[in-house]
Amino acid sequence: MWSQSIPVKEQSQIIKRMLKFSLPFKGLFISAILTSAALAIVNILLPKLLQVFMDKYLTVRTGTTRVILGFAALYLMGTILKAILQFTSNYTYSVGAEKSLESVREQLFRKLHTLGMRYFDLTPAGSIVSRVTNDTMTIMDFLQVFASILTGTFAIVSAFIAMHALNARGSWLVLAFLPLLLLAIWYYAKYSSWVYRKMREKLSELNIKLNESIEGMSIIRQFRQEKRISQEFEKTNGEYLATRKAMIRTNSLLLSSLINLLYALALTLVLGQFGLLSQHQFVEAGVIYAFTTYVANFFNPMSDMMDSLSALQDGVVAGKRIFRILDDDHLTPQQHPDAAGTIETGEIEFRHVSFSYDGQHEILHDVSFVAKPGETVGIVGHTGSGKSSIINIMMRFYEFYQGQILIDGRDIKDYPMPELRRKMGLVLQDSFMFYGDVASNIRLFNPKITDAEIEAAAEFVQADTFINQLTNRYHARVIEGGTQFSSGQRQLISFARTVVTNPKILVLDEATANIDTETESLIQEGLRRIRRGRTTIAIAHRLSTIKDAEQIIVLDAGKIVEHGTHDQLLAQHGRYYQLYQLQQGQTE
Ligand SMILES: Nc1ncnc2c1ncn2[C@@H]1O[C@H](COP(=O)(O)OP(=O)(O)OP(=O)(O)O)[C@@H](O)[C@H]1O
Repeated sequence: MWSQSIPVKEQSQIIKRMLKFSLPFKGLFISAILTSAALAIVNILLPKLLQVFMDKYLTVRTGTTRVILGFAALYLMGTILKAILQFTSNYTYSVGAEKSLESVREQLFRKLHTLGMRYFDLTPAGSIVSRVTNDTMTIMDFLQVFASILTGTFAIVSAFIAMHALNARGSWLVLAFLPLLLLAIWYYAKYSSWVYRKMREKLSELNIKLNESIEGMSIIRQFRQEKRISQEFEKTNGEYLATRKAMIRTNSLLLSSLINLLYALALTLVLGQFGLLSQHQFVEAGVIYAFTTYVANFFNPMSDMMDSLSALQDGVVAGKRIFRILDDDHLTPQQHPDAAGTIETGEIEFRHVSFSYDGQHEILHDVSFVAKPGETVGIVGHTGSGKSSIINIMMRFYEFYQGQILIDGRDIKDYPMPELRRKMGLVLQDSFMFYGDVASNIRLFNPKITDAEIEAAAEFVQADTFINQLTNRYHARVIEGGTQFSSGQRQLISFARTVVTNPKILVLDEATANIDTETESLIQEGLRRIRRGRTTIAIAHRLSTIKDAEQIIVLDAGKIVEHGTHDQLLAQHGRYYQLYQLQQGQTE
């Protein structure tokens, strides 16, 4: 039953850790266990009651109306009690399992938000979705294993004791089936866990493919990739179907059919045994009734146990994947524990900063520069020269280990993260919009920002012109991603989003998207306005936009190769001059 790939010791550690998820809800599980034990006892007592009625009153015709009504009332009460116990046991166990599941999902989601960007560079989004949805569902099935083993064991043991008390030889006959049943369970669990695992792998692949095709929809259309993507999806979908079919086959063959067959065999043997016994002694009908009911009680939990045991292995595999996320140490950069600084002037200094994403390939080499409060520093360079990487480490999206970044002369790691996030406004090329409305996308769900402030910010960056034309203006619906707006409009909203927080430092990744000249001039004017009075680090793709910057840094392969004002750099006739000439040529 155990997978070859995960050593037994590790599996038991995983199981122990998974059970810890349920610890806060142990009250529910304990009451489920107690009620299922009580249920096993009621399941023994009800046939016993009928047996007494049949043998003492029914077959010998001594039952008065009072007795008959008495038995009927007792049986009815027993049956009601049985239903209540069944409900309580199922309900408390399932609620316990669901609550454990909710807590795992929450822990996973919280952990995802502590992981650094590196984790997301290395993990496809679809597989993360699979971890948080499918794998956590598997944990639910996994917890069900314990429920079915417990209730099954109670039922089997109590049925055996009851059979033994009625007819010892018959009970041994039934018990002789146990090794066969255990073998069937073992085989089923081993085979089906393999099938289940394959099934989940295929489902995860489906998720990845679906996610990829939604994210890349425009590229897929543009490069006419629909056919390839559909074929790939169909292939994975077909493989998924094959695993589902294998599962249905195994379930149909083993789950009820085999157990029913063994049950019928046991019943035949037991009845045969009673038949033989009746040749020598009187066998009471009630005894036969009770005994055969106990045989059914003995076999009934088997298919349940079989079915859920297959989830055990699968649960361990899912648990391992979940713990891999929970234990992942690609954490988001951490600030110094006693960080308490506040940013006052917004001076920025890079001091001999070097950086690598993977710890092997150095992307930035010994970068140093100072941006005085209120100054604009433009960063230019060819694609891949490291411009965004400067922003990535300055925003503390990625950790750097060599050199220092100072803000107001203090190490950036000495500021609490909320202070950095508050005082540093980031405007990216393409701004993500959240589901909600225009106003909520500007205030970004910060209730302290008033409607008046939102409108003032929008007016300041001149986003108000287009917002006022929308139906419902600031309450116009925004869908996830904000794709109903043009990229220029999204830029303007993101400017307003930044302005409303009034940051000391601005970090800009200038849009390269082709926008109409009117929006373009709105954007340029918006940028000029938000830069005023703020230290700005701006990646510029069009050099014309940073002509007036106090400093321009030219990057090449992660190194600063030139540094100065627009005029100084042009006079040098170096890399900047070449870039400028190139762009002048393009625009002419
Ligand atoms: N998340 C990442 N993981 C690993 N390597 C990365 C990552 N992001 C960028 N790189 C690498 O770092 C180098 C610099 O990339 P960066 O994005 O900083 O360049 P850039 O100058 O901003 O380019 P562009 O103008 O095209 O945006 C490139 O070689 C790139 O392959």
